[in-house]
Amino acid sequence: MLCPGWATLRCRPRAAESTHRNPSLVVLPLDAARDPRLASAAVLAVGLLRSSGPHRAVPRGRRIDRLQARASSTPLGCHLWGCRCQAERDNYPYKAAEDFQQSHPSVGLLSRWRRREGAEPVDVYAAPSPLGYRTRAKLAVGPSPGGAPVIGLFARGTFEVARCRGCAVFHPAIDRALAVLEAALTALPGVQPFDHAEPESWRVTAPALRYVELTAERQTGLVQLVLLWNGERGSSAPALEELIEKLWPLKATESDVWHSILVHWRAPDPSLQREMRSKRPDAWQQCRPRTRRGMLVATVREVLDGLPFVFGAQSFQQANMGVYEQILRDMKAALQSEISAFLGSEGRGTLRLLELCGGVGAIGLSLAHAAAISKAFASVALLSTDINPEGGTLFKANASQIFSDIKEHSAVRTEFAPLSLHAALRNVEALDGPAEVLIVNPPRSGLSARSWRSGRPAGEEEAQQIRDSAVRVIIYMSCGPRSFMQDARRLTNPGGGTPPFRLASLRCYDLFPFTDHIETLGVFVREEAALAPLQSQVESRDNLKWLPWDETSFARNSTPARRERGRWQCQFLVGIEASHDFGVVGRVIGYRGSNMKRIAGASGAKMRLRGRGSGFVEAELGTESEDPLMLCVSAPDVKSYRTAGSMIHDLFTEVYTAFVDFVEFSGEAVATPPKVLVHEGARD
Ligand SMILES: C[S@@+](CC[C@H](N)C(=O)[O-])C[C@H]1O[C@@H](n2cnc3c(N)ncnc32)[C@H](O)[C@@H]1O
Repeated sequence: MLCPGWATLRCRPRAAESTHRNPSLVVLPLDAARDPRLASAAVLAVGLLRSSGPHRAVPRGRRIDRLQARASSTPLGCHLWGCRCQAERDNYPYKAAEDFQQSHPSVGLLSRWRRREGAEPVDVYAAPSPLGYRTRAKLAVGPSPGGAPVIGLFARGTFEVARCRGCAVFHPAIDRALAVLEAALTALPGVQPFDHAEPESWRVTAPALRYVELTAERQTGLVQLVLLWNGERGSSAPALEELIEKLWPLKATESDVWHSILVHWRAPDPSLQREMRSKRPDAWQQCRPRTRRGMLVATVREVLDGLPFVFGAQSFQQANMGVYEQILRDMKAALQSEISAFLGSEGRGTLRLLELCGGVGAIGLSLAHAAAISKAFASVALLSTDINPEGGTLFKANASQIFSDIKEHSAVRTEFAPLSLHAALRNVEALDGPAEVLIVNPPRSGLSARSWRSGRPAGEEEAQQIRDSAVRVIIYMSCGPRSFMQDARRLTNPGGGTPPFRLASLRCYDLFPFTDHIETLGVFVREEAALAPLQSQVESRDNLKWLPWDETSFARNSTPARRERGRWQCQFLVGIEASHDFGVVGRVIGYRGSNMKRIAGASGAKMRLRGRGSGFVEAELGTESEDPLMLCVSAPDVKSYRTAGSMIHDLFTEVYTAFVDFVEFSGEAVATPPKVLVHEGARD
């Protein structure tokens, strides 16, 4: 460690083929190191002294002032990456929503945009504590001036690794694990750190530790460690084996620090220097605890807003679980309120959700679960997609855990498809039909994520595909405020040729405290005007136009209610799914058909329940109809028709009162009680 006020410059011969592997060190007063001319002169002098030709400081283009990290007496260098934890840890400036609105740069950007649109200031969720939140950290490994490995973050704009153990945002388990890892690396000089400043020929061939990823499991305090090794799987790596044995001795079956240790074999590829993930299917190997052929079974368990999830090293996991849980809660509340607003209380057959960029499905499954336990729908279908196919196995495990535990809920179907955002938007379908709710949680680039098409601004086509679809609600979680604003403008633009969306709510979350980042949750709903045609599409599925019951116009309207064979016909929409616990079929029919017998006896009309859940098999279909549940009436004359209609109206009013009591008794609220809806005339 150098004294404060001094800096170290590393330099090596310019020729790439030089055999000098270890850089020369030049120690300069900090002021001199900051002056480019003095620094270059010192580097040149070293070359002359070592008689090995002209030298250059490494890596090229590095800004001299970044050397502060090396000169500083503190081992903590996360500020060089852009973290403000050292300055703000005891005086976090954002304690309330107003603090964010006044001085957070990203919230300011969004607020100015909303103000220009004449909207309310942006709402911000202020987390109780920003310290110790980070449960997953991907850290680079690089050489220190003395050559020993340093684990940390790249100083901004460079490939120089700034050590960051002790950073206030790390979960204590991560910090403890980092200390153990650093001590092991110091004790094992054979483990070479990856050096971006080395010539390319070295970078491609050297067996070296390149990155580490640490994931803390909150419940146990254990850490899953991934060692990203610069080498082909199967190649000899004695230093790596030694490191794993040191961290987790062979005989031990359990560790008090490590949850598991995996190696991510990163086959060297000069064109993919910065890409951390290998595309090779066998790139991941579980080393501890040992499994057959290094199969991956170690999953990190997290409970998110009461639901159990598993995450794996190969797929995405949010770093701030506490704030993520709050976002999930807000998403569930938004789904509940938006769905009930546009569906009314009649309920619908199936609610279809499509999730884009779903990872292991934490958001999609949470929302499907919320919809299922609300019982507003007979069934809920979720198709979750992500470009990374490795989320699929964990998605299935999560779905079976979550839905096996609850006994009373709507029927649920869930599936995962490894699709890019662009591919999933080609036909915005969920399972067996068009999606009504779209969940999007893209990378920073928003809807234009990895868009490869030319000729159209990135993301424009994706926004148009969503507008052209049957989607009514979009739940959009974004980590890129600029791309979010662009996507929102496209989705809400009234001139887009198709019904626009309205940004119904917008909330920000400090998911990465001590940085300028902000996470945004936007809930978009179709404009009211656009809902009408969509609503009528839904109603026209059974070709019937349902009207509210009106005693004075019943049997008098211009619709020809009489059919050729001289019978008066109408249908009453039941409006509550047969599958609901309320048991609407039994309540309409009455004990042993008593209600039907009573009405038939008084009016002379015939009645029959038809549609979903009625149990009535349609002759032409050979099965129950997919139409909504309805009570069909056929009367010999207008008097019988009127009497039956009026009695059914009274019966349905009683049933609906009982339904509201039933739901409220179970602790829920019925926002809009069902109304008696009728269609006069023959049913097609
Ligand atoms: C911010 S993460 C969200 C993951 C998940 N929603 C969650 O909350 O855990 C973004 C996800 O998008 C995926 N992704 C990146 N580019 C994509 C693309 N072009 N198409 C689809 N998914 C993509 C990544 O694999 C990653 O899982």
